[in-house]
Amino acid sequence: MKKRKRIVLIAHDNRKEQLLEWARWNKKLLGDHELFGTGTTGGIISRELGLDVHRFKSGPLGGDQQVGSKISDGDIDVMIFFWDPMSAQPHDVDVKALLRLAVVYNIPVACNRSSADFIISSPLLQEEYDRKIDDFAAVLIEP
Ligand SMILES: O=C(CO)COP(=O)(O)O
Repeated sequence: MKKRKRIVLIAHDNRKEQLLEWARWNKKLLGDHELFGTGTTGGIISRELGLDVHRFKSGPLGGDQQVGSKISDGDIDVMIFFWDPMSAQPHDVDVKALLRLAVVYNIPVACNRSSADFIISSPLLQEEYDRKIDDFAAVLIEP
């Protein structure tokens, strides 16, 4: 099946469980897309759910910057980033830089479950949407 969107999954330690639970709930849909993740998060998602995840380095070791670089190259379509609002991170500047680039390049970002639910249920991520677009194109092409 054609992989449609490039989705990156990232969570800080205190929020990894929540991201895993969300990804488990949406496993089938996520499996239709190309998945990326920072090192530890990506490892958990692929190990626990059996999904293919391209893994970058761990966030504090440069993973956030690698994701930012991908975004600036136009190679990421959606970012799901459950960052921890209650703990200081050693790589806080990298986190901030990554969130900034996501805004600069205008990609949809979800930082909590309710916004992740919105994004995952968006027509843009659903097969149905592609099919409608294809049907529309077919109508235009047919004489
Ligand atoms: O630190 C992170 C995001 O800032 C996430 O990195 P890990 O997935 O390697 O824990």
